Amino acid sequence: MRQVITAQQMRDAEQRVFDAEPDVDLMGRAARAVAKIAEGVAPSGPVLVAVGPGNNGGDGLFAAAHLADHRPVTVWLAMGKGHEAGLAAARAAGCHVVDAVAAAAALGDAALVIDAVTGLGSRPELPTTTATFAEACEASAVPVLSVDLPSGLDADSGQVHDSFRAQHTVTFAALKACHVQEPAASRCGQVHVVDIGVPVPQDEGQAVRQADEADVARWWPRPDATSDKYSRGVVMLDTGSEHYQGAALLTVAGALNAGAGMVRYTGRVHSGLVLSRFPSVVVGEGRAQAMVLGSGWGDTDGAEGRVANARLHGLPAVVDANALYALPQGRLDGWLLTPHAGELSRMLGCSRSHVQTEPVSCAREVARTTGAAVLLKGATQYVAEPSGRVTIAVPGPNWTAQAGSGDVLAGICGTLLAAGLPAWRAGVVGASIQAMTAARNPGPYPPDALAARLPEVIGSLLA
Ligand SMILES: NC(=O)C1=CN([C@@H]2O[C@H](COP(=O)(O)OP(=O)(O)OC[C@H]3O[C@@H](n4cnc5c(N)ncnc54)[C@H](O)[C@@H]3O)[C@@H](O)[C@H]2O)[C@@H](O)CC1
Ligand SMILES: Nc1ncnc2c1ncn2[C@@H]1O[C@H](COP(=O)(O)OP(=O)(O)O)[C@@H](O)[C@H]1O
Ligand SMILES: [K+]
Repeated sequence: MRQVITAQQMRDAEQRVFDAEPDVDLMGRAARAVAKIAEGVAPSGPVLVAVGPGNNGGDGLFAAAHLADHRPVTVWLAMGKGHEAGLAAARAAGCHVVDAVAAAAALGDAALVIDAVTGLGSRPELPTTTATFAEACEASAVPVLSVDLPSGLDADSGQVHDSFRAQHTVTFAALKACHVQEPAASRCGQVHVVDIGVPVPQDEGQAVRQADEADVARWWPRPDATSDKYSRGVVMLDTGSEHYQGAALLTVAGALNAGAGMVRYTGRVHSGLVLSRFPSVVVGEGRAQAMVLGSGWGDTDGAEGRVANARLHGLPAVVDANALYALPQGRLDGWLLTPHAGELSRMLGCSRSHVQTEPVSCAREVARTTGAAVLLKGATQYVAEPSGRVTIAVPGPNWTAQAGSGDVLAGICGTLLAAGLPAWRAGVVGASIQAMTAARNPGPYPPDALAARLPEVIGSLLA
């Protein structure tokens, strides 16, 4: 699990270090880390460093001074000035300081560009010369290493603005939102988090973290010698409709391939269809530990009654698609809601673009008001708990953006809920395993084919 912090939390943490130890050289540590990663990305050849007027530029200048020790380094002061001591060090080390025209020309020979224009202090709208240079870098084959974040992005959001596109980003102490929230995250390339001796405590209630594969492996429910089908978890699926029969099959595929002890099907799709594809499914209600509701219901009648049925059973439920608009009154402790941005916006009565701009606060709001965990699906998948804590799932390739992926995911989450995982964890683990399966099976595969590959990914994860 990796922490995600805000720019202000980073500045506050840095200030606490300076208060305790006024002479501490955090910039020196940051610059050494940048230089070391630069050597790994491009071990030889000329380096071109684009430098801004603040401390991000300072990191870049001191890194340039390290690199100039043994290779040619060109420095471009993108905004005409740079950190004074850093610039002196770069000049003393033999860096060649050039103007915009010479920087553009140097790009042709460069083995690496270091982007140290703006970092935590970055505001949207780069000056035209910098934006043009960033575009030229993107059009060239030269790798870009961004210091802290690709200049032009906003540290605290996933929104994109004119910015560099990095192959590698080196950031300090902890991840920031732009490194993990799409579409900005895709501009960061591989993100290296470096410890520079700045501890960053977080307010647990407002924490944002990103899960990794080790978390998924740790949390995945494993059967043991005492297990039977009931103790492993029975999941009851009320999914699909006359109009969306495939959704029933997809939720069953997700649930079975995630390792359910038993799948019961109670939806309105003809049982013969389900059994012809999945003979182990048991048709009709019975003993179960969790339910899945809503996938493929469309706007069929009786949604409220069907959701209320889950309450009568006293079971936690995965609530997907149209069932999200038929939530019962009262707290839904232990339930998992799985909206995409459009569904979440309808639940909140706001625009889809508002959810896309403020995904964390929107997911938190619904979790807080319902008492359920909320898995907001999309390119970045957020799981908000009623406490306000948010966990981002392991990301995957964008091939998964296809009709039916959400149905499979609901089935997976149902199995995990039935196995006893708390709702938030079922959401994180379910979304992560689907993304990991897509990543290990470069697509495009349809969602049912990917569901069929879940067992080998789960198997290798737990091996
Ligand atoms: N806060 C910390 O704990 C540490 C910070 N360090 C570095 O310091 C950086 C933050 O430094 P600063 O606060 O000086 O901020 P930045 O260096 O990120 O940027 C601020 C400067 O850039 C200008 N600027 C920002 N956006 C612009 C835009 N769109 N167009 C034109 N000019 C723009 C601002 O006017 C200001 O002069 C971090 O990103 C990191 O690289 C490191 O040295 C290590 C520790
Ligand atoms: N850009 C994307 N990149 C990766 N995965 C995505 C992206 N957009 C959506 N997804 C995934 O696709 C699924 C879409 O869910 P949903 O829209 O509910 O599909 P459906 O209702 O058709 O089954 C989600 O599981 C989400 O994880
Ligand atoms: K930068």
